[in-house]
Amino acid sequence: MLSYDDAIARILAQISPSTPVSVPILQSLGHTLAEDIHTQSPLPPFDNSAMDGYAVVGADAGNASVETPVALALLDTIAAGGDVAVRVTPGHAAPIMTGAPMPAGADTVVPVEDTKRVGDGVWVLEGAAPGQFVRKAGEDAPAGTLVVEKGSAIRAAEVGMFAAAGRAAALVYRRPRVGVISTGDELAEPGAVLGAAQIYNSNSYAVAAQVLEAGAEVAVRVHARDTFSDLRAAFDACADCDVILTTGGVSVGEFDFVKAVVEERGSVEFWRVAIRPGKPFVFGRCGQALLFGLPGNPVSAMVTFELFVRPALRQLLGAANPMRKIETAVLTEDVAHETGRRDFQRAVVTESVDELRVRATGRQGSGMLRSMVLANALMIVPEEVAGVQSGDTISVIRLSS
Ligand SMILES: Nc1nc2c(c(=O)[nH]1)N[C@H]1C(S)=C(S)[C@@H](COP(=O)(O)OP(=O)(O)OC[C@H]3O[C@@H](n4cnc5c(N)ncnc54)[C@H](O)[C@@H]3O)O[C@H]1N2
Ligand code: MOO
Repeated sequence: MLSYDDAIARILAQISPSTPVSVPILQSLGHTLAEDIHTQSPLPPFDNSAMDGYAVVGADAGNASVETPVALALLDTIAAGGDVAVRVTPGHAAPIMTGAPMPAGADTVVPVEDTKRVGDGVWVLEGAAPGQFVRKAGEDAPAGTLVVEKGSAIRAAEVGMFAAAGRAAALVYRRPRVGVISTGDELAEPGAVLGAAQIYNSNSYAVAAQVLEAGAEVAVRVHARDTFSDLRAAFDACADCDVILTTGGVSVGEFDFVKAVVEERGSVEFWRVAIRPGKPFVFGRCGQALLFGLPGNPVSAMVTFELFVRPALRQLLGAANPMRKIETAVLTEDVAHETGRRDFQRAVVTESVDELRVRATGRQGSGMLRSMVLANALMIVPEEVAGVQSGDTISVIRLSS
């Protein structure tokens, strides 16, 4: 059976980032940048005051003190965004607000707190270092600086920098359009009354939520009964999708039709991976779309999404490293393991002063969705290991986005 490492390598080898699109900068949040962003003008664009105070000639105020105040004559006030026609000469001070352009002749700002208004002039009561409280043009970034690099993850700071650089839109990798097909005659929609032998369709929602968490778009979400015709119709509904996810119908049951329909529409590239949960996972192609057939057990569906689909979506989204970080944690209990498959147990990781600690969430049945709700990580028990003991270190993948 294919190993996890070989399976994910085969998937990622086929995926390159999706076509870049231009979006208004606020919508770029959470995307990967598909171009370099340079400043057009210096940042800030002009010398300006860092304080509310007085713009002066530095040499005037250097020796001021409470005992020997320096009296200066007042000029017009300069507001942020205001007039720049004022010219400061020795013996004069222009009231200036934070962010206002430095007037010609002045090179220093004395903060209001270090002054006192006396008559129609101002006294400087504190020695000012020449050049103090002036923010120089380009001190954040000169014109032409590469301020956000292609491939960067766009956070709030990057959105702010696009705006500061004067950009209203930015090129990002397009969100993949994902179709989610749940299968099974036993499924009822949440909100409906359950019939005999029915359960609520949780996979459709859990997996769609994982798609959104990964930064992709849920373009279609449909349910198919366990018939060829219903499943074909569901695939038809996903004709425009970049990625199709199915849940259920990939095992060896008499109504497991997913692989057959995929073969009809494209090809199955592999079926079954040596992992637990999620062994019957399918990867294939349907026309232009990548096809991921997730096993129906709710935990298997979510774990195989995490292991195969999330990295694929992150790679389509242009992420530099589509895989989550693997960390090491110290086990706080013994964990049994049957050799042969790599086990991804639902786990709780806690941070202690100098290490991470980990324990399983409890019972690990692949139908037990609570094991996912309780988990903040997956812990990886290697194929060949018969069991791990309290105190051993083990690899973990933390699941928070
Ligand atoms: N003889 C064998 N039987 C099974 C094997 C096997 O190797 N030999 N593998 C088991 C494993 S492991 C898994 S995982 C499942 C995968 O089966 P399918 O992908 O075909 O899924 P279904 O049979 O359709 O459903 C399995 C299980 O999950 C429930 N389910 C399905 N869809 C949903 C949904 N949308 N929301 C909530 N729950 C769902 C379904 O009711 C079943 O209980 O096969 C094992 N069998
Ligand atoms: O994929 Mo099954 O996950 O081992 O229940």
